[in-house]
Amino acid sequence: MLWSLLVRYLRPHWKLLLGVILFQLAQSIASLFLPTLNADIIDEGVATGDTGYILRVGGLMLLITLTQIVCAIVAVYFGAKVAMKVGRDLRGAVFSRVGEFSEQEVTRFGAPSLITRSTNDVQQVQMLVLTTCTLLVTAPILSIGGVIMAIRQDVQLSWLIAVSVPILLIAVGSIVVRMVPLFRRMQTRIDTVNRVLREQLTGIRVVRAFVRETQEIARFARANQDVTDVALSSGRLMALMFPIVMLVLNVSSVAVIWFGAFRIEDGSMQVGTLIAFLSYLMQILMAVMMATFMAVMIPRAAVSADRIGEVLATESSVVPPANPVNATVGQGELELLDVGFSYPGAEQPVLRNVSFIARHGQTTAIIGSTGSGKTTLVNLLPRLFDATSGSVLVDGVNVRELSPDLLWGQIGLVPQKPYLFSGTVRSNLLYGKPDATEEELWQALTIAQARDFVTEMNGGLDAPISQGGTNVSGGQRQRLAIARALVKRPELYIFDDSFSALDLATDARLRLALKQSTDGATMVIVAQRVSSIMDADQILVLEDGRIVGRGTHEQLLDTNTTYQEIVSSQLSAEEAA
Ligand SMILES: Nc1ncnc2c1ncn2[C@@H]1O[C@H](COP(=O)(O)OP(=O)(O)OP(=O)(O)O)[C@@H](O)[C@H]1O
Repeated sequence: MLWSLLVRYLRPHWKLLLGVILFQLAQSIASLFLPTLNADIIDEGVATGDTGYILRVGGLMLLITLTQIVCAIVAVYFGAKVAMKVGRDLRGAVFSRVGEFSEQEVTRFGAPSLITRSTNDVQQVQMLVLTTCTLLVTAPILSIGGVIMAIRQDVQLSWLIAVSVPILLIAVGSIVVRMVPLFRRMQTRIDTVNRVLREQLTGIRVVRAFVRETQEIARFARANQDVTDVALSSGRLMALMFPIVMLVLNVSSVAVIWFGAFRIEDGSMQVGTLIAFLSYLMQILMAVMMATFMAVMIPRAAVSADRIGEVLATESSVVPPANPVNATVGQGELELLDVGFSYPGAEQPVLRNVSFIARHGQTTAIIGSTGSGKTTLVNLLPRLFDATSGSVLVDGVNVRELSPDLLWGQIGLVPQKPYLFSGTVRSNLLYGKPDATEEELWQALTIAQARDFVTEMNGGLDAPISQGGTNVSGGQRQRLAIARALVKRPELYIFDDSFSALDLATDARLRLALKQSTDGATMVIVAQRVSSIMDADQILVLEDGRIVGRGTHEQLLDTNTTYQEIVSSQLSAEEAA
């Protein structure tokens, strides 16, 4: 997965990558020349006292060093650019793929894991690209070129290379192999920390209300400790690496000087050659060490690439149509034909044989006890899930065949848990219709019975809203979410238990204003409270995922026992009559 991901995301930046390769090539070749020139200065210049030679070759060395520095800087700059661009593209790809997911896929991965995958995991791959770009050419050129140059200096001593390089490789390799499983564990444990943290932050009020701080602190401490443990284990292995590398490096230098000294003594080698050989051996070992560092990053990046690839390869279970219908009569009339639905992995279906028509210009209410399947039913309309059997039609067209933009554009959904985005009241209201006028916004707020409190808020329409809408009350949040749907002026309104946090008087005023202002639209209202739906044109009674009654309030009151039970549990006899 890592390889294919890198190929796919590096390809668009091939020009920069070519730049990295060329500048690194120049830099590495320059590095290879320096020890030879140094040897020449010692053997030809110092040994013979030729100052002119020393100055000439010294000047050349300076020039080469400057070239090397410039090339290295440019190569690193290009490399960093490539890495950042790959990171950006990967994050973008994960984000847009997640945007296509239905609720089902989001639940499968879990929001915290999706966040880790698009941040930490992408960063691991980005780091690998950065390191690879820095070492891609340098390491092989320095090691292979170093071997050639060292042999050119002295063949007799080259057995030292043949011994020290494999020793270094084996030592470092055996550490790297032990690190792979630790990295895999690390990513899942970071997921867990994110999950625990997120759960605790969102549920902070519940935690406090149930005096569970101590247990929650302990739960977080456990998750935190788990990450620390695995990071420490990999850190210990990393720490072992440096002394081993240094040991091999130092023992090799001593060996070169030891055996070189004998050869100098018997006159078969010059001092400069020995120093050059030593430099080349150091270059080779450093290159091997750099390559192994890169090797350390590969397993971690590979784990991360797998996790990113898994997201990218997951198709949404709600598939957009191949040949979408792009136009309908635009009335928002809704029809369900024998609809059934089961949650993935669930034994029992949540909805069974649900059929009804919600006509435009009319209000269709759905009532039922908790868990009867009301939210599941309304989630099928904007295709948050697809029905497992039967069909959902909007204006006579199956929602599976409708262009998603057209479908979503026609629907104004007020979810059971209204969500407001961080920004202002205005930015939230403009969410479905960015070009709405100020007058339209106030009109929507008036209908949603939110005008008064928005006027009183500091800043009015520009009053700040915090993430999730936590700085307004539950009832205010519901009304702002209703206003947001109203600004959009859709053909089909879906209110999923949207009046539950309102007091009875506000609820009644809101429904009256809605009725007067949404003329011609199709209204689907899910409610637990009978008073919220008494005047609906059609009421559907849902029980265990089946429609067990349909009609007006009066008709159901006469004929339907389930409805009668709901009514009698909620309304006094006078209210119901
Ligand atoms: N994501 C899910 N995965 C599995 N089962 C689910 C999921 N969401 C809901 N259910 C189950 O489906 C059934 C119907 O849930 P649903 O939320 O549609 O009920 P509801 O009538 O809207 O209830 P309420 O009035 O309390 O909101 C419940 O038994 C619930 O346990």
